[in-house]
Amino acid sequence: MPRNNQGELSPTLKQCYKYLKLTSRSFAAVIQALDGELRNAICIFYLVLRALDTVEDDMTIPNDVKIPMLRHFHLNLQDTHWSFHDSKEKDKIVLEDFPTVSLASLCVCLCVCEWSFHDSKEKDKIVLEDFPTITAEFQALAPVYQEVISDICCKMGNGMTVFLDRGVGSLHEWNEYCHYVAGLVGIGLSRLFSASKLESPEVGRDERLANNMGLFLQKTNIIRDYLEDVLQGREFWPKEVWGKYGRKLGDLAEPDNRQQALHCLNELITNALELVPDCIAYMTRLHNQSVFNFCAIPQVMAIATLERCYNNPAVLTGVVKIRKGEAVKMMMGVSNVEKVKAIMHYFTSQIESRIPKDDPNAERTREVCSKALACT
Ligand SMILES: CC(C)(C)CN1C(=O)[C@@H](CC(=O)N[C@@H](CC(=O)O)C(=O)O)O[C@H](c2cccc3ccccc23)c2cc(Cl)ccc21
Repeated sequence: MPRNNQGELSPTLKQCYKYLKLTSRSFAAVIQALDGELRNAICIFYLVLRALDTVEDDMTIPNDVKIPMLRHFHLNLQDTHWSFHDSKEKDKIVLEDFPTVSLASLCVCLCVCEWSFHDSKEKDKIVLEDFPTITAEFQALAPVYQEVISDICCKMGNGMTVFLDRGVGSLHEWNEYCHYVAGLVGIGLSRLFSASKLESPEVGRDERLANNMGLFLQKTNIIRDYLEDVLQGREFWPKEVWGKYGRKLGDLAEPDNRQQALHCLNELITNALELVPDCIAYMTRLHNQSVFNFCAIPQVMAIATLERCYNNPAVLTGVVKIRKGEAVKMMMGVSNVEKVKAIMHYFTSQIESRIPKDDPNAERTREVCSKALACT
């Protein structure tokens, strides 16, 4: 942590935490509470991932530009000048202030590509000047953290290009897409946890559990954001499932198709609930309190979201969000794995108690709920 002798954060690091608060609302505090070297490593990892996600989400970037951007994104971490100023997305700030993330110590491999984007229509002069802030801090991290973050960005960027212009087909493809955008995050985080010595080497080695931690969060996001994504012309619900309930994904938003839509929704939630045992197994291995909180809070938010969405028509007509008060209550109550199990148990039981008699997947959902309950 680059500090001057008054123990102050360096200006570039201060700015990174400002961007963290800008881009992740309630989660920034959880990252700032991380112990030791993990705090900065995960702050930077989070910002770099936000920048990458902003490129993927930006529908104003044509694919012939976006594909190389995604594939080469990890190289920007060694390029002290890279910047992109043509994003219209709300999180554009981390893209435009990207050099702050990756400037401070030129990476070992000197493949510095002078790749930068300046065809900016934006007048964000301030952000342009300040861009090296984000770039800087990545290279101030210990090489082991840089290698993890760079490796994950490389794999994620390449994976994103696979799904750029098409929806998700089979359930296998759903798992593949979620692996690229969230499973890899879990794998990278787990390697950072072990590298910091705050968690055992096993945590960083077990990619299956780490991957499924990410899949649980991402599948929950995709299930919850049905309408928002459909309205933006994005299809993340797997066709292998929704194809049984409608001709087009958007048809499920029609009131006449309400019953079919709910059966589809319930089937996807059942698929996500299959991951609960692995998520609990992963969290059971954690020993550092700040790492445990960091991992447990998104998980309990996700199970609460799945319960809120189960058999709920509001998913098809609006966005279902956990109220802030409920979220804060849950965030306070996840200090150990027994409490997390209790929360998982509560919400899974709530779902099990509401399985509609005529739901085509009722039997499967009961099975998955009882398997999850057996671990809680
Ligand atoms: C897509 C995603 C689920 C990976 C996003 N993702 C998360 O959702 C954040 C939570 C978050 O950002 N919440 C925001 C949501 C929002 O902004 O609306 C909030 O303000 O509450 O948590 C995850 C995250 C945290 C802890 C362990 C994880 C293991 C595997 C995968 C992801 C893990 C995350 C960790 C990192 Cl380092 C980067 C991104 C994420």
